[in-house]
This record gives sequence, C-alpha cells and structure tokens, in this order.
Amino acid sequence: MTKPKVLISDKMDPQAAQIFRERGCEVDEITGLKPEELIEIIGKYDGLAIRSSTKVTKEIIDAATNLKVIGRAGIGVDNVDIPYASAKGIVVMNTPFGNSITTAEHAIALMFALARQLPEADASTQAGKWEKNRFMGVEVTGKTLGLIGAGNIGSIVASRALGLRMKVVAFDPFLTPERAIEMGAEKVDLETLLAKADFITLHTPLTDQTRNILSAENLAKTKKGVRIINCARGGLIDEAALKEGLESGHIAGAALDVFAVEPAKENPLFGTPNFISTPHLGASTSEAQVNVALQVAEQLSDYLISGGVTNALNMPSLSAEEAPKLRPYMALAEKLGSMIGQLSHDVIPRISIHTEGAAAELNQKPIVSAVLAGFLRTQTDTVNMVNAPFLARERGIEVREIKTEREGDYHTLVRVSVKTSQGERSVAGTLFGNAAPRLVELFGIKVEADLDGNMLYIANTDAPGFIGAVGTTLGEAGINIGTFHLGRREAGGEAILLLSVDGSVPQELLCKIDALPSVRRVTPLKF
Ligand SMILES: NC(=O)c1ccc[n+]([C@@H]2O[C@H](COP(=O)([O-])OP(=O)(O)OC[C@H]3O[C@@H](n4cnc5c(N)ncnc54)[C@H](O)[C@@H]3O)[C@@H](O)[C@H]2O)c1
Ligand SMILES: O=C(O)[C@H](O)COP(=O)(O)O
Repeated sequence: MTKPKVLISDKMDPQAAQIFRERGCEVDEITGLKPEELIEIIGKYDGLAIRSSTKVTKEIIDAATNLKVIGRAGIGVDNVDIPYASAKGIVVMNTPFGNSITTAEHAIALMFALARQLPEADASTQAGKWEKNRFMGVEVTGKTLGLIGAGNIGSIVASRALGLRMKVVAFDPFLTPERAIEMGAEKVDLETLLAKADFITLHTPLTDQTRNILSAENLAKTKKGVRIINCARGGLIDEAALKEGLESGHIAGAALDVFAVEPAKENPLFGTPNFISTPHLGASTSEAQVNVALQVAEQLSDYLISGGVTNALNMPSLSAEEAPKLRPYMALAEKLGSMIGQLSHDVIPRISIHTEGAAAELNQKPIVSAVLAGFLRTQTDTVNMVNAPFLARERGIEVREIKTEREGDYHTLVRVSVKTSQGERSVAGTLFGNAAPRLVELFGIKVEADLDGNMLYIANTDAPGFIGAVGTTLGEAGINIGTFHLGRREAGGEAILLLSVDGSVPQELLCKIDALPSVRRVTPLKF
C-alpha cells in the first residue's frame, strides 16, 4: 500500500510530523506558501494539516484532487470553506479542546493588562519616566464579567473569574439554565449583559448571528468605563465604533487578540488610548501547541490509515476501534444503495434504511452515509461518505432511519427501501461470517448473492427453458458466467435471476436477452 501523503502548511509543533511518520504517512512541512504556490502542489496530498494562516478556499480545494481530509490544529475553521470541502467529499476536522485553557488564560491576562494598564506602564517605565501617578488601575474583585459565548473557552474563563471573586453574567442563546448554574454564571440577555458588565469578553465563533455583535449600537448600551476583551474572532466587534468609544472615554479600555483583517499589520485602532493588542496569540503556549499538533496528527493519520473519524465538522464520528467493525457494514450498505440506485429509473423522493439485529446496535450514521453514497454514485461519481448526505438533501431526498434491535431471520440485516411511483421497493443484505456482504432479498424475493464486479439482473416469469436460453445467449457471445442466483415469488410466477459475468455485457446482447421469451426486464449492474 502506498503511504498517504500529508502537507503541514502552517507552523506546528514538530511532534505533529513525527506522529504522521510513526503512523505510516509521508509528510512535508512547507509553511508560508502563497495561495498560488499551494495550488501548485496541493494535488499530490491526501491530507492537509493547518492552523489559521492557510486559507483553504474553493480554488485550493479545486486543485486538491487527491485531498481526503483537512485537519485544523486548533478550534476556528473560518479559514476553511467547509460547504465546498463537503461538496467535494473532503472531511474537515478540528481539535476543539486542545487550546481552550490557554486561550481562556490569554483572555484573563488581557483583562488584567487592561485593569492595570500594564503595557503602557511597562513602556513608560522602560523609557525612564517613572510615572507612578499616571497609572491608576481598577480591581477586578467584585466586578461583573460579561461573557458573550459560554462554550468551552467561555466556561473556563468563567471558572477563572469566579476564582478571582468576580460575578459572571453570560449571554449565550444555547446555554441551558442548568449549565449556567453549574458554571456559576447568571444567564442573561444581551441587553442586560451590556448594561451590567464592567468587563466584557467574547467567546463565540464568527457567524451571521455574531458578526458585529458589539456594533456601534450595542457598544453605546454598555456601562460607562467598560473594558472589552476579544480573544475569539475579528469581526465580532465594530472596530471603528470601538475606536470612537475609546476616544470618547465611554470605553475605558479594549484588548484585542483578533482583528477583522489579519494579519493586522495596519489597523485604525493602533495608537488609540487604552487600546492593547496581541497578534492572535490566544492559542500560543507550548502546552496548547503540543496538544493541538498531537491531536491533529493522530486524527488525520487515523482517518487516512484506518478510516477512524474524530472531531469532523462535516461527517459523523467513527472511532478507530469502531472503524474495523463498521467497515463491512459500510461496504454492505454501499452495495445495497448502489443496487437499488442502479435498478431505480424513477425520481426517488425517499430512502429508508432499516437495520435489524447486530446492525442496529452500531453507529447508524456511517451506515446511512454509505447507503446514500452507493445510491448517489449511480447519478454522480463525485459522491462519497462525506458529501452523500449533503447531496441527498440538495436533491430533495428524504432519508429515514429505522432500527430493530431484535434479530429476524438473520443475525444482522440492512434493508434499503426507496419510494417509487410504483410503491416501496427494497433490497436487503447481511454479513456472511460477520465480514462478507451478501444480498439476501431483492424486491421481496429471497435470493442470495455476492454483489461484485459485473452482474446482470433479469426479471422474468418462472418458466422451463429460461435458464438454458440465457446461458446459451451469453455463451454464444463469449461471455462467461461466474455465479448464478435464482429466486421466485412462486412457481410459474415472478422470478429473478442474478448473474455475475466476466466482463461487461454489450448493449446488443442485452437487447437479445431482453427479447428472450419470459424475460420482463434486464439491467446490467456494476459493483
Ligand atoms: N484567539 C485565539 O487564538 C483563539 C484560540 C482558540 C479559539 N478561538 C476562538 O474562540 C471562539 C470560541 O471557542 P470555543 O472553543 O469556546 O467554542 P465553543 O463552540 O465551545 O463555544 C462557542 C459558544 O458560542 C455560543 N454562541 C453561538 N452563537 C452565539 C450567539 N449568537 N450569541 C452568543 N453566543 C453564541 C455557542 O452556543 C457556544 O456556547 C471560537 O471562535 C474560536 O475560533 C480563538
Ligand atoms: O481558533 C483557534 O484555534 C485559534 O484562533 C488559534 O489559531 P492559531 O492556531 O492560528 O494560533
């Protein structure tokens, strides 16, 4: 097996490269690439490991013809076009916890820097001024800290603030009252937070809802003398309005680690009184960088080597332990999806995936994605497990999942049904020896077959001489039959024949078979 190739395109702890190599990947570390340089080389890589500097745009993704996975050593993935990566079937992962403590500590550090004007005091003292009377600070004890966003980082900030004897109020529409109590924070609406907080710290992602959450209008609602910290994302604060607030003295201080445009080599806020900045250092401690580098390398190599999926933003998780157990089911699911796709000539508004027995005890998401991938591959060859649910949604296909834990006729069974204009049609399969996918039922007729290579599906009326006629027709055309599987609803009634053949069957021969007495329909299949 050729080794998967990974590119590390942002500065990362050297342990990342070491892990990739130990786990069986080839790795190149090339940082500081311009977009056109990345486009030039990305085509040869299976995996891409990044931080926030590499922007994974549509153009990069289009050039990444072999790319299977993008791993963000960190939290924010706003530098990756996830919808486009999903549409192209590329898994996007991040490391959601590795740098949270470090970033929370940076927010607390900036809060103290603001409270005691540390950067200005340092600059003045080192300039030999000894301005003891110029720098009058404020205590944080007893003050109210307003958290906008109370997820991983926000909740760690809350715990540190409580240790400093601050009161914490939190605005987060997704924060449950129970979780707020557990955090020791008071859940409030944004208006209340703006009115009450002495310090405001932001910890949300940048979304359509959070963009400019501290707009000019909202900044005007803050308490006079408020101090604002942003270690989350540029774009959450209206920078021009912040500058005005600082200049007017309504805002007593602001500390930004992140900016609307990065790298922020120029920014109107620079030089404003009581303004402190750091160059997106929230995650920059040796501890956090080791954490995220190890995690991203482990996650990417797991995916590339064994199919394990952890912390993916566009695909269900699948642990490296689960992957070997699920792999034969995914193969079965994909074959069943493909079979029903190849045999459906209608618009399909609904697909139902029913698992029974052992299959029902497994993680259903990968099985469902595999069915959809198999089904949609008959319509597009750019589909895979990542983009299949997305494409199905785009095509208006309703997807239903049904589980029956008790066993039926088989110890384990996956059934795929589609709604057609003629009603519900289904195929079902099991695993032989817990490993080999096998069809056991087709359109309500029991028939056992391995679904492999080139096959022919023939629907016929059960009649003597039919099998011989098919064999002779294929034989005369020099087509060898590999396997032969028969099923029928009742003697003399609806029947099916599934054949595996060595090589594809040309159209004229299909027409000849179609013209044989008692044949109702013939369809070539490919697995
Ligand atoms: N400066 C840095 O170097 C650095 C380092 C790590 C993370 N970050 C950034 O910090 C941010 C927070 O990270 P996290 O790990 O805590 O994320 P998280 O997903 O754990 O928490 C985000 C919280 O924001 C809340 N939220 C979402 N929409 C909201 C809205 N409209 N109003 C209020 N709250 C809303 C969510 O409910 C969630 O609780 C992310 O943007 C991340 O990229 C920055
Ligand atoms: O979202 C994150 O994890 C932070 O913004 C860290 O970014 P960085 O890896 O570029 O320091």
